[in-house]
Formats: sequence, structure tokens, C-alpha cells
Amino acid sequence: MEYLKINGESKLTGEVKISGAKNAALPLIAATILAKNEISICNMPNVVDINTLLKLIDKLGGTFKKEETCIKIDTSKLNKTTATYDIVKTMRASILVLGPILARFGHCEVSLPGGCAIGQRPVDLHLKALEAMGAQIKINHGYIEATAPNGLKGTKIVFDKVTVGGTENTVMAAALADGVTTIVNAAKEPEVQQLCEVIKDAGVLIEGIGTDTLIIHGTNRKLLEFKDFDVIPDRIEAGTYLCAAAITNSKLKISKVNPIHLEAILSKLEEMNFKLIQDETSITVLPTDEIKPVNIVTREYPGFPTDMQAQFMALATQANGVSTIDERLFENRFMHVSELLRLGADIHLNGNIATINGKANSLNGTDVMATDLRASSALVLSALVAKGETSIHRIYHLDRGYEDLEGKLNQIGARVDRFNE
Ligand SMILES: CC(=O)N[C@H]1[C@@H](OP(=O)(O)OP(=O)(O)OC[C@H]2O[C@@H](n3ccc(=O)[nH]c3=O)[C@H](O)[C@@H]2O)O[C@H](CO)[C@@H](O)[C@@H]1O
Ligand SMILES: C=C(OP(=O)(O)O)C(=O)O
Repeated sequence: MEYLKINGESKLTGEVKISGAKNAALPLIAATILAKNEISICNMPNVVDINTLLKLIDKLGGTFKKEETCIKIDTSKLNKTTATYDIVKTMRASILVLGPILARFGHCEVSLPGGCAIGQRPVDLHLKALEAMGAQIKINHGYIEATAPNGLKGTKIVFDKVTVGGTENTVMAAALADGVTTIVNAAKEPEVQQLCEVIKDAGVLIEGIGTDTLIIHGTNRKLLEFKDFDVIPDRIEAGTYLCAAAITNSKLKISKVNPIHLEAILSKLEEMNFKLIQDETSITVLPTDEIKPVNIVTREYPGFPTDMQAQFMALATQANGVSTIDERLFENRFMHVSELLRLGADIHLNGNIATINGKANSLNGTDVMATDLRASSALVLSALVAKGETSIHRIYHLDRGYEDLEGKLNQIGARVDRFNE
């Protein structure tokens, strides 16, 4: 198994170019199942999760070709409807093929996603929405078996909770349904917005994009003619490099980003006393004479993203005072705390609230273990400021979502090496 060795007490400098968003690209690849034509998607991040979903498309009978950051996907000859355990177990986002396959073929079988480090993450809301659209769903031998022999019917769906994946699955199913589907309490994340825009450009009328009520006028199983497009920049990768600049108190430019998608993150960095210079596609962080503590509550977009919580906890260890982080989305997303303690941080947990005594102890390099994607990036950030050497094990989590992490970090002055255990 591979691990990263990071020499700490780094100063960063220069510019990092942000890749396309994994969490936008995943539903967009799933959406190609609704297409009758080959689609070229550019600004694709080169990360393991994308390759996993492409493998699933291939297993289902689709084809793909990679050309630099573009991928041409052709699902016109898709002829299988089962997403098997061997792929679904490695990536929960595989559940996103359920809506489009069911809508196109009238049946679909997807292995139930397995346990995940950050919480239970049920898919009940995805299934309820599809049932409301007329699907019959059974759970059989660990598989979700969904059938809709006469196609899906547009209806009104009111989500109990805001769910990103649930909204995406429902939008894709509704695109080929018979009639109009209204989703109330829909997710508004930029990744959901891009999915809706791309499906709209393919000829499906979608009203309310970017609001919490989406109205989708389905095509009654007529496949869509997609246009080629670019994936939006990864706001979480951008946020992670902004934290890398902040935690090392360095001047760093983060480019190829959309600052509008980063507002909640930027406002917390400003509260922590960092000056930011912005234009339409870049943000430069300037060093500060004092990192101030911060209070964070994770929420759905446009609130502060849960996917940035671990990175801000690492940053809060360097603040002058006591910070708090209240995690509201996932019940078990504090796995990084025990590893940060191993590095010498002073953090107390009480239910879903973490209290971080900044600067109480300085961080010292040691061996730590990555437990999930963003927990791993918190360890990388901490290692950048820790004294001495930190070895981060189980980095396959990082490879799921960060393109060329050590290449990008080394280019801006960090000292990161990858080894085999
Ligand atoms: C591939 C992708 O885009 N992943 C993101 C997506 O995950 P994902 O789409 O899985 O997250 P959701 O928005 O669905 O989850 C939000 C909350 O709803 C709960 N829930 C969800 C579905 C359901 O059927 N029942 C249910 O109870 C979840 O357990 C969680 O507590 O949004 C999360 C919240 O911003 C991010 O952390 C993930 O990075
Ligand atoms: C939790 C994440 O991804 P996933 O939903 O694919 O597990 C993430 O990107 O932080």
C-alpha cells in the first residue's frame, strides 16, 4: 500500500491550478446514460473515482476514450442494467446510475452501497423519490431492484432532507419521465446546478435551477442529444489549497476557480484574518500577522460545506485561540480528530461539536492514518506545518478525489514523497 511522507514547516509560494470538480463530474458521467449521442466532457479531473465510474459505464456496455483532460463517452449501445457490488463497494456515487438506467430501460439493479467512514448515508430518499414516480423497488440479496415497466411518471416530490445525490438521481430520472416532476427542498449545490444546466441544454425544460424547487419537464423516454461541455472547477480542491496557503501562512494564488462557489469558505478565511485578492477566476491568499479562531457550522450550499470541515479543523489548530466546528450533515465525520491528536493538536469532541484549542501545542510529525477523503487532506495540511516528518498511510482515500496531489504541492514548495509500504 502506498503512503505519503511530508517534511513539515514548509512555506508555499506560486500558483496552483484547480482541476474539474469530482462531485460535478460523477453525476454528469451518470447523465450520459440518458444520451443518444457521443459526448465530449472536458476539464475532467484525473482521479480514481472518475475512473471507477467510467469502468462501470464500460461494464454496462458503454464506451469511453480519454484525450488529455477530455473524455468522450458513448452510451448509445448500453445494454446492461446491473451495477455490481465489486464497483459499487469502492464508490458510493455509483448509486447515481440508478435513476438514469431505470428511466431509460424500465429496470435497474444496483448493489446497495456499503458502510462508509463518515456516517450511515442511507439512500432511502433516492428510493422514495423513484417510487413516487411509479417505480417498484425491492431490496434482494443486497441489491436494489427497481422496475418501472411502463416508464416513470412525473409527480411532486418533497424531500425530507436536502440530499445532493438524491436530487441528482431524481433529476436524471425525471428527464426521461412522462410529464412534469416538481422537486421541493432540492439541493442547490453548484454541482447539482451544472447537472441541471447540461440536461437543459440537451433539450429538457428545467425550471428553478439554483433554487430549492426544481421543475423538470420529462421527454417520456425519448433519449437526449447532449452538447459537449467542461466540468466546473472543484470548489473543495480549491478550498483545500486555500487552507494550505493559510495553514503555512504563505502567499499563494489559486487559479482556474469560480470564487462565487467559494463564498462561505472565503468568508471564514477572512474571519480568520486572511486577506484575499480575487478576480473572476483566481484567489490569492496573503500571509497574516495573527490567525484568528473561528466558529463553523456545516450546512447545505450556500452554507459552509461539510467537505471542508476537516481542512478547517487542521487550520484552526494554528489559530490564536479557541475555535468550534459543528458538523450537521454526517454523524461520523470526525475521524480525523484522533489522528490530529496524534500530531499533537488539542481538540475536544462533544457529540457533533469539536472544540479546537489553537496553538495550545505545536504539531509534531508522526505516522497517521487516512480514514476518508477529506480527513486525509486535513492530515496533509497539518503535516505541512508540523515539525519534522509525517507519514500518512492509506492514501487511496486521497487518490479518490485529489488530482496529482503531491505534484501540485511540490510545485509550490512543499516536500511530499510517495512510497510503497
Ligand atoms: C459524490 C458527491 O457529490 N458527494 C457529496 C454529496 O454526497 P451525498 O449525495 O451522498 O450526500 P447527501 O446530500 O445525499 O447527504 C446529506 C445528508 O442526507 C442524508 N441522506 C441522504 C440520502 C438519503 O437517501 N437519505 C439520507 O438520510 C445523508 O446521510 C446525509 O446526512 O453531498 C455531500 C453533502 O454535501 C458531500 O459531503 C459529498 O461529498
Ligand atoms: C464525501 C465525499 O465524497 P463521496 O460522497 O463520493 O464519498 C467527498 O467528496 O468529500
